[in-house]
Amino acid sequence: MCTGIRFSDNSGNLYLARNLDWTFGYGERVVLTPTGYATRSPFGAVPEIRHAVIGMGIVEEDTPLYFDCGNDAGLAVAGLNFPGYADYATEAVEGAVNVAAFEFPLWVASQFASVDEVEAALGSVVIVDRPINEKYPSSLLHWIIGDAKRAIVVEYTSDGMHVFDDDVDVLANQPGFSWHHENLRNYLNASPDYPGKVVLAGADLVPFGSGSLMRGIPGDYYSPSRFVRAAYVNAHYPQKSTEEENVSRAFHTLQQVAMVEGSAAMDSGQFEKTVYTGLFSARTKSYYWNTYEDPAIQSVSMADHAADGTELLVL
Ligand SMILES: C[C@H](CCC(=O)NCCS(=O)(=O)O)[C@H]1CC[C@H]2[C@@H]3[C@H](O)C[C@@H]4C[C@H](O)CC[C@]4(C)[C@H]3C[C@H](O)[C@]12C
Repeated sequence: MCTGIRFSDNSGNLYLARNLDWTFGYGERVVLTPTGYATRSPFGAVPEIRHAVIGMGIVEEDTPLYFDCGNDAGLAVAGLNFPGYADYATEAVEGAVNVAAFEFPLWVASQFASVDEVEAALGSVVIVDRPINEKYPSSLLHWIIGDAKRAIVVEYTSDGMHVFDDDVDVLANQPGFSWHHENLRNYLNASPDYPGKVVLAGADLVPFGSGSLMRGIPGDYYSPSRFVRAAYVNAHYPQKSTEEENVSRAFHTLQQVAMVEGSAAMDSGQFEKTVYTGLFSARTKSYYWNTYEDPAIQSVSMADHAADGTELLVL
């Protein structure tokens, strides 16, 4: 499973982070798409790279297939599994902006500078089931897109395009975003406050310590539970100022919804685990990540590489 979060620092810079939970990796690396790269967009939705893009992905057919990424204008996007709901067009539609499913994150991050711009453009978009090659059929995903001000969620189902205002800055897996949002109403009792003394009949009861009003926030790995837990932790985290504090915030928050090997199996019988955690910081135009095998956080900054070059950089 996967979980994504968005937040900003107290100077208004975007941070967008995600866990990639799966039974295996795809050999993913940090990939920088520079502005001079000649695109290979099947229907021409990505005619050129207007904004340099950095994020986690693989390269196939000299094309970056991003799992999550951000751009030089401070806009970022992450794709999360959405099988059973995602349903793309089988063919391109004349007159529409036809975006192949695999290039959706690249389309967002290479063409636009803000969530408002993406939302306006989505009105004429059709997401097409056009795989990059036979080895990689289209993944069934939904996406969280964030900038310094806000987040949206994009779901493309049998009845077409749905764009949601994500006012809790979180996304998990199935079911759809509006179900998860409604489900938050089951947790209105949860709060970080300290209740002090409670009188029950003749007994004066005091808490064992902090956390007593947080009880009821689900602790399991199921998608609805991760959504609620990530929303609670992200919403109550105090806003921070430095890059270090915000990187720490992202990794600590996502640790709350990270999957540990052995506790949750897929249909195949294989266990899911958090293969990597990735973070795009718009403040420094950097990508931070760690992996299940190596929890030390690594980072790459756009500024240290040729963001105006012509070749994809696998970092
Ligand atoms: C498996 C990943 C999603 C993880 C997730 O959300 N798991 C949820 C588990 S569950 O259902 O809820 O049980 C997704 C996210 C991004 C996906 C990748 C990206 O879309 C990029 C390419 C796209 C190609 O079409 C397929 C390979 C691929 C390299 C994708 C493989 C895989 O589907 C990825 C890595």
